[in-house]
Amino acid sequence: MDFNKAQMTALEHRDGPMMVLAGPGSGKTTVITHRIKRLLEAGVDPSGILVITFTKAAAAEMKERFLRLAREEDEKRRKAGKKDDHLPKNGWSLHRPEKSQQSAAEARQRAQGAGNSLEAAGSRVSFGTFHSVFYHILKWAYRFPAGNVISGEEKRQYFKKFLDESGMEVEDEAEFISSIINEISYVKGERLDLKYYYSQNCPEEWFKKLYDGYDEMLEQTGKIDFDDMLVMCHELFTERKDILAAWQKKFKYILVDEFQDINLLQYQVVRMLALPENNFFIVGDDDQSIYRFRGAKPEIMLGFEKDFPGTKRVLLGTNYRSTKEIVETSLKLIGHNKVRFEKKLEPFRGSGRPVDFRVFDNPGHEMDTVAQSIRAYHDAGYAWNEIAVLFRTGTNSGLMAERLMGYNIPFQLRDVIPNLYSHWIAKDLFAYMEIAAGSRKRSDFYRIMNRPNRYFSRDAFDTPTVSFDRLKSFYQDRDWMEDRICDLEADLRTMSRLKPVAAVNYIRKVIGYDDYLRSYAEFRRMKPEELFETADKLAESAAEFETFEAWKEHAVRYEEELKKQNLEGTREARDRVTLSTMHSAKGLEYPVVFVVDVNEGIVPHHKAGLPADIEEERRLFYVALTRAKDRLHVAAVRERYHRKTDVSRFIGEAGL
Ligand SMILES: Nc1ncnc2c1ncn2[C@@H]1O[C@H](COP(=O)(O)OP(=O)(O)OP(=O)(O)O)[C@@H](O)[C@H]1O
Repeated sequence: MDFNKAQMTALEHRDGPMMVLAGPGSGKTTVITHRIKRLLEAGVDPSGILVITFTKAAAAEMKERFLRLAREEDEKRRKAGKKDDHLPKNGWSLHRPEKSQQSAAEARQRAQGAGNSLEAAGSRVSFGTFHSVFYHILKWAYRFPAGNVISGEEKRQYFKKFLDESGMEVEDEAEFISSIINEISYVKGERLDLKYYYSQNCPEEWFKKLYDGYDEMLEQTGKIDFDDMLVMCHELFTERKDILAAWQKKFKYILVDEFQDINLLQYQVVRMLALPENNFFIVGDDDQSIYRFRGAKPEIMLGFEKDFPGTKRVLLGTNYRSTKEIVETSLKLIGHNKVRFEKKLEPFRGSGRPVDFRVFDNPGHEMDTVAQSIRAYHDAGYAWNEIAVLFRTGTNSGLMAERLMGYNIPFQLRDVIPNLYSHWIAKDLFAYMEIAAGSRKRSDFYRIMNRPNRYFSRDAFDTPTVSFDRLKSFYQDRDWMEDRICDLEADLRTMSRLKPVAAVNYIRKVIGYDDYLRSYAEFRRMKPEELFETADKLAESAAEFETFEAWKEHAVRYEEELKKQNLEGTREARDRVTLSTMHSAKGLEYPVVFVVDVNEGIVPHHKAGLPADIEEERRLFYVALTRAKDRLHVAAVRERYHRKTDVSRFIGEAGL
């Protein structure tokens, strides 16, 4: 590969702090891997090189990319009959290389009869995530075993039990628990004082109870979580200068990928680690910072040069991935962000087709057209796996998945799509419709009896099969309750004569289910629109069926298919269209990309209120656009759930 001038500078400059600002597709990962190679070739001890990424998958991918490069280089040297005596021969690694990998490298070395291969040296470089690095440092200091770190599943189990035992009732338990886990992590990471904290998910007293209970459990079981690990590492390095000095001595060269995603505490710790030599090499793109909600701070990258005086800054200004039109469109968009490094990004490739933007009447029409275009691309010779459809959130991708199933187009999911039909709102609506269709199962009545609140007591349903007469006799001395029972009976009778979509609307508007959603949203500190959207989606789906039975059958079939896809999505290398959220598409590239539902409220998301949130949304859309190599299609709709909706402001900004 012929490196450009900026890439050469990033590779050749050896010591001191360095910041490589790289736009999308400009060879960021390529530069890191080649830099490691250069360091080793210059005789740097591999065990003194630490490469940090943000996810396990990224660490594994980076290591694999580097080892592949090292193998190619070894092969070249072997063919040229060069000896590698200058390569370092020993040292120890933070992460011991996998046995199989170690022996494969050694076996190759023996077979080649060469002194020391680049691959063998490279396998002693430490590739890790912030979590794994901090964990190892703490393990050395405190000697605690792996079981001390609480797993995600253990956390979820704990909160489930806590909610059951404390009588706290929530509709959407799994979703609530993961929101609380994220919120606790955010509060810990930002070191916020609970006294002045306003919870995003529930009343303050609830949040405090959950937070304190969780902390107490960790204390009692002697466990720590990832957030504690960060705080502990910071404390360890602050209080034990001797331990800090030992780690500083060990890691002479620190390289961090995707630096724009770093949070404050991670930065503070890694900054201490880089001292006093400051051979600190960071690569990132502030325009691709999309994890603000997890505490990522692109501002840290913007202030890096102040924190490390004498930093050498390199801008990689050539995009090798996309056509001129795709690069220009995305640059126009991101130019509207105010808090950013101004950078140039020249397309290496020439002109292609213009970026296509279309507005459709409604989501059904939009998804049908996307599915037909995908088929047309396939007919024209593109493999399925060269095509991706990107969404703002996983819930938006459900309709596309349904359409692709209908068109028999194989697809894979990069995220787990939440199943619309197993949402608690769907379960409530289905329970109403089951009862209207004649079900007298107690479990169905439990679901709907107080949604909206009718002040029914569970005791009133004392038999597995419910009878309205029995219910009336339970409340015989309370006229107002008898009236409610009669109202419910009459409503169910009316519903039984309606088509599914009309029945859903009847439940929401006449029976008062929307009022119940409104009050629940208030309790959960959400906008009611978030819940209405799910109900709207269900109404839209119901509209396609003549009978409740047919709708139910469709829901069952869809669930089975989705389970199959979710399961298969974990296996790699298959020829399928990719459905992905914009977040999960980061770092990937496809010849053909569709970015759909680019409407206000979705892109940018309705939760984004502050100017900083809008900038984050703009970055996310930028990441999505820049995944495309050859063809980029952007789509929006005029109407959603029979209401007019505006095209995203980002469309105009991108000049589409
Ligand atoms: N000098 C070069 N000449 C030709 N191709 C190059 C050069 N540098 C990098 N590339 C190629 O450009 C593509 C994008 O590179 P890479 O994946 O490193 O980009 P990136 O900066 O990590 O992108 P992103 O941030 O969007 O994920 C790769 O296919 C890589 O091989």
